[in-house]
Amino acid sequence: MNTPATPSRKPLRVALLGCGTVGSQVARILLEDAENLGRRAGAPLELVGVAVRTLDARRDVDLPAGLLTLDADKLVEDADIVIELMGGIEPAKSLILRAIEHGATVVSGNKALFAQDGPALYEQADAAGVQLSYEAAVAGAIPILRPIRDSLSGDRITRVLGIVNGTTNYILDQMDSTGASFADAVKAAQDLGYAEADPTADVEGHDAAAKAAILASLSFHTRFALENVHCEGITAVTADDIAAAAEDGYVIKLLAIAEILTDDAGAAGIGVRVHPTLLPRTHPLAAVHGAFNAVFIEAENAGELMFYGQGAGGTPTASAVLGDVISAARRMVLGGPGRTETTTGHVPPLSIDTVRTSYCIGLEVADQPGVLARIAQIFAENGVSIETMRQRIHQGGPDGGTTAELRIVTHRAPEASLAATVAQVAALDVITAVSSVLRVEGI
Ligand SMILES: NC(=O)C1=CN([C@@H]2O[C@H](COP(=O)(O)OP(=O)(O)OC[C@H]3O[C@@H](n4cnc5c(N)ncnc54)[C@H](O)[C@@H]3O)[C@@H](O)[C@H]2O)C=CC1
Ligand SMILES: N[C@@H](CC=O)C(=O)O
Ligand code: NA
Repeated sequence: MNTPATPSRKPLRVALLGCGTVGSQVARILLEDAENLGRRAGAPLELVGVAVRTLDARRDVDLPAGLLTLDADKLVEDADIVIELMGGIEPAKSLILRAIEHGATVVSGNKALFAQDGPALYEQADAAGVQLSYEAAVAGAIPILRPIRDSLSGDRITRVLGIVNGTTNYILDQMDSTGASFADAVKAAQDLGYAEADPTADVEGHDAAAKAAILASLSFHTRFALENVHCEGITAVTADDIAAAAEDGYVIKLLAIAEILTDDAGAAGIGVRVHPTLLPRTHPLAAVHGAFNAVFIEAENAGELMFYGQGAGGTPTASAVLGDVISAARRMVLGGPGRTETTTGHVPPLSIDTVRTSYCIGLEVADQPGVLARIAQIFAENGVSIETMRQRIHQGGPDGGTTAELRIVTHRAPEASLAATVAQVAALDVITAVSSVLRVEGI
């Protein structure tokens, strides 16, 4: 028997806030694919208005003029489902709160807002008995928040590793695959439309840090905000770092990492960090090229899981938004939203010093007897064990003699011990330069 083409239930009124890259694609799909979407939702989805800043602006998609409005406040008061795709904190936050007050379910892609206020907004929505979802906010099209919230809610996530910023992955991948400099790779990312004219939020790691805060909050059922995320961007990564990593069988990726750690007193907490990281080329995340995103999850019972796909772009991101809309509509049709998020974990955020990681340290040293012994002694005094050490001799040192380049990869050790080791080694008179210090995962 065929499913009826148009569900007989009263239409759900959908309001869209913002009609930019993502919003215009959401509007297009809602209009073009209305029949299928309505059938899947169990009720027709009627786009009743699109709030814009300027009525006659040029848009990616032609929309019926009657749908456009400058009055976002009024639009949200009269909708069953509000889709926020304006971005930024205000007026997006006030409009979402207003929608919740008026009993509307809310879908958003706003990573900046949800990194800052996600759990508080969720509590407001829950108290009002409406749904709030924001799958598009992390890793664009990739279904990752719903799997964490729903599919893995019966498991215990121990670690999340994500490539969650397409621009920086593209830049690092270009440097790795073509030998391009950082500046040339940024320019290529801009030419292809991945990086903004001002790519600061991407290359400084801020965009990934917002996504890391959201991933940590949902994975560990505790509120983590942007200030809980240790953040380092990729601006200091050089072509030499990439080439040296490649020689040793590694690739450099900007990773967002959230994991269960234990502090000095043995109490559990969560470390959340974003920084350039060396990964063995055999690690699944090393195979994520170009502007693609991927999230690798380790859970106690499920084991290792990997989610891969397009982390940005109007149409891919619209797919995630519409998935949230249909899922919310289904629950509305069935009656009652159900609770999808909890913040009852109460595990505290721990500082970067508590993290146990490995370092890859590049040193330029005088080529003299006893140098390696002095360096090794500092490592030993700090309790840092060396996994591998590679030495290369160069002719033509400052006095016409030879210099040596050392690359040392350590075993996992507390971040504070590693940092102290590097500082003490750097102070040795035989060290000409500390050429790079990068953390290593996946070994
Ligand atoms: N573009 C992408 O690939 C992705 C975007 N997102 C998120 O989706 C949201 C939307 O992103 P984009 O579409 O790329 O941004 P965009 O800048 O292309 O579009 C935002 C639109 O909202 C409009 N707007 C802003 N304030 C408004 C107001 N007060 N009233 C009416 N309209 C207003 C702007 O005029 C613009 O047309 C953001 O939160 C972004 O972080 C998430 C994942 C990927
Ligand atoms: N600037 C972001 C866009 C999506 O969130 C990225 O490069 O991934
Ligand atoms: Na997503």
